Amino acid sequence: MTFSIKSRAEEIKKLKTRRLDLLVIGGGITGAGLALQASAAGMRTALIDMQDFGAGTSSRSTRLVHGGIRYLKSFDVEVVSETVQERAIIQHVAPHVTRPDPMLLPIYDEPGTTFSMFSVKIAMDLYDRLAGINKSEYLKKYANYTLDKEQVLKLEPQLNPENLAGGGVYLDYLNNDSRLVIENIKKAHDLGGLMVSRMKAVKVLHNQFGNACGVTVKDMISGEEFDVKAKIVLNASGPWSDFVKDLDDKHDQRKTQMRPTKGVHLVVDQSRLNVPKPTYFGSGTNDGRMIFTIPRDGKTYFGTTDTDFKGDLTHPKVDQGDVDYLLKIINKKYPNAHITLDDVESSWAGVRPLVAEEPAPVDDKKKEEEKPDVVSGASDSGSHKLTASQVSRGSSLKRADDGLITLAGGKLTDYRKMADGAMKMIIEIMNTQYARDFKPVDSASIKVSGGDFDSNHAEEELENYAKEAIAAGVDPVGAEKMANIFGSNTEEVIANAKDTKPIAGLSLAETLSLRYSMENEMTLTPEDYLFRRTNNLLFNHDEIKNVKAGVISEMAKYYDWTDDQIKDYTEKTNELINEAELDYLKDAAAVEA
Ligand SMILES: Cc1cc2nc3c(=O)[nH]c(=O)nc-3n(C[C@H](O)[C@H](O)[C@H](O)COP(=O)(O)OP(=O)(O)OC[C@H]3O[C@@H](n4cnc5c(N)ncnc54)[C@H](O)[C@@H]3O)c2cc1C
Ligand SMILES: O=P(O)(O)OC[C@H](O)CO
Repeated sequence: MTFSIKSRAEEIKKLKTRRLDLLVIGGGITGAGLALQASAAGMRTALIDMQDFGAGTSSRSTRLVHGGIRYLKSFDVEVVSETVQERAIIQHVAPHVTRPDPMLLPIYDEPGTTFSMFSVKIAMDLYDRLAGINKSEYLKKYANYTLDKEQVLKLEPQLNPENLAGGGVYLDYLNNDSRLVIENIKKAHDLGGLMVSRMKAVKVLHNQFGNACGVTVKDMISGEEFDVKAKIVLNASGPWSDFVKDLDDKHDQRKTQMRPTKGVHLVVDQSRLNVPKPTYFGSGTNDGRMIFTIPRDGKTYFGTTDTDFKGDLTHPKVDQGDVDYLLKIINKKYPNAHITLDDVESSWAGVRPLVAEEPAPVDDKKKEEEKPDVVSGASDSGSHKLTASQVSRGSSLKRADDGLITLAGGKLTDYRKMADGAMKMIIEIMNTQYARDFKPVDSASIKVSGGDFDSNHAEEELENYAKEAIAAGVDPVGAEKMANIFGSNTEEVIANAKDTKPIAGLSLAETLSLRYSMENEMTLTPEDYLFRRTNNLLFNHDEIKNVKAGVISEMAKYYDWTDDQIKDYTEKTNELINEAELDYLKDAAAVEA
């Protein structure tokens, strides 16, 4: 069963005719995880996203599945206890996407430090206890431990020794956020869910009793508008949640709940900064922030900032204030690195869907469209009592009087728990108001697409998939990347390897991956492929200019693009790459110099 532009037309027909049980607005990790559970429960489910799946915050995170150890400082134990237990479950359902990788936490005696050597041990022990580390045969080898100053510097000699008190090492997990989204979407689709990208909700519909009974949608490809009927409409639009609620004319538009904050990450080559393991330390700027430096595919990325954001949610950008903030911290913590803006090869910016602790003053949202985003890297609380970093990362599930449900906030790591909570509410409604007999599903036992292998032996299993790809003629480096992206789907990716001639400018591995992705992952544009289905844009700067040409030419053939479309997509892809490289800041700096 294909999941491509061909099947999209078919799914749109069903959207128009089928009376759904559940319509989910938003195809980030929150919506995707819920759509998987609802489809698995046998509900007639559809999910729409006005962009590509995962194009919002869920492709712009720090790419961790983590418990949020820093939240223990503000006693947000509820968030930590949920997320820290979820890590191993997500690694189980998506073992090719989420991988255990112990984090080094250097402790500095500096103003505003989140942890001291005393409190970090308490925090790590609580973190491990909440996660049940010592009870699990597979996990107990990752039990936390502390290091003295010499041991930290032995492990990581580049760190600044000044005021370094020691450190801790504790388990967290690396993740590929947009890959986690698309594997949930594909699984929901396999289970019968209608998954349609580039489909925007534009109005919430009501029946004669004033209850939400569907939405008017706009196909962002054809421009067509039509109604989609559903017993339950659920808003999982992340930072857009207040805007989607405004599509419901029964909603009091003055009631806002979201406090979007921007976070950015910068990427440099490992030749400029080569960290041996994921590292997490206080910013040292007395702002309550902590910064990650993470090795990935021959690169090092670091972040993140946390500033109130009032710009275009669809296109958050890195600004000079963000760069200055992060480089100041990185160059202080790694005094011999001397990282400059010119070393930045790639970057990304995302907007947290934080639920404001206290409702923003009524007129704030209306001004939202006008105000430029706050230019600074540190938390900027603006009109709020709490700084952005102090706001809880907890989630919110609310049902309005007309029945519209909004599931907002949270973190990517607790997407499954958030979906569990929403499913309880949905099942209660369906079984009492529509005399159905739905039951909750145990999504901890439902593998996402590509995850059909033993998660306790993930590394060996992925090596075997890579070996199969090599046997099919794929180069070893490409085979390893392919296995780490597609997991158990690698077998499908290489099915026609022997009869495939590589596309000009692409390796056999990229040729096979691109074709599989267009046919099975609703990959419609070069950005979908280069930024979200693969890590090319972020961690493959050296090759991206060759890969881009091959991707565009193959897509032009597959989608029968006109010359104008080819020109348009080429321009958009170049803009995407140039923006990720921060050329607009580099050019401005060159003018000033
Ligand atoms: C800088 C940063 C770092 C982070 N790091 C981590 C981390 O390492 N680990 C972690 O667990 N969490 C992390 N988070 C948090 C995590 O990324 C988010 O909580 C999560 O991705 C939110 O997912 P979502 O599906 O709720 O929202 P989104 O991913 O934003 O999805 C909402 C979707 O709704 C769609 N939409 C909006 N309006 C409409 C409409 N009218 N019609 C149709 N579709 C619509 C949008 O296109 C979008 O795709 C981080 C966040 C940021 C910003
Ligand atoms: O800054 P936080 O706490 O919202 O977390 C974002 C991190 O970079 C990873 O979750």
